Amino acid sequence: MTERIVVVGAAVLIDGRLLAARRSAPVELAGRWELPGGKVEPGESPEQALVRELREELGVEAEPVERVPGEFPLKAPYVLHVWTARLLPGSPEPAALQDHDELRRLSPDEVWDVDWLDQDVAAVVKVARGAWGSGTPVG
Ligand SMILES: Nc1nc2c([nH]c(=O)n2[C@H]2C[C@H](O)[C@@H](COP(=O)(O)OP(=O)(O)OP(=O)(O)O)O2)c(=O)[nH]1
Repeated sequence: MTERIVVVGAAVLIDGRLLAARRSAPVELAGRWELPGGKVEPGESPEQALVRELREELGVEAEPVERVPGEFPLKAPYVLHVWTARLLPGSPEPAALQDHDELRRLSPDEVWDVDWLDQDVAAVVKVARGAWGSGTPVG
């Protein structure tokens, strides 16, 4: 049986905008946009992984809000699970500390302005639908 490793992605909503992060590595993903997050480590819950990854990558203190239904296939053996998340009061502002070289806060009108990783598009559609009641990619 093939091992399956969960990658958690955070749909961090700040003032009604979705935080997107541009990957700086590896080369095949660099320049594409994703939901910040990473692999769940052994012994860790997905929620704990989310909090840890957001702290490491963005320097923020955040909490998961709810799981976005579904599982999004990535390059085997990885699958993406997505949570909405919010910054805790007093959290530092997000900064591209690790794995990313640019961050954007996307309004509903801007959500398809960035070049999301192909495998993230279905997840972002669901996030957009949940957050803003829309999510059909346009343009
Ligand atoms: N974080 C994140 N990773 C994604 C997304 N979409 C996608 O295909 N991936 C891929 C990229 C990587 O191959 C894998 C997650 O790896 P990562 O590099 O972010 O995880 P990590 O921080 O735990 O990495 P590391 O400790 O192994 O360096 O999932 C996404 O939206 N968010």
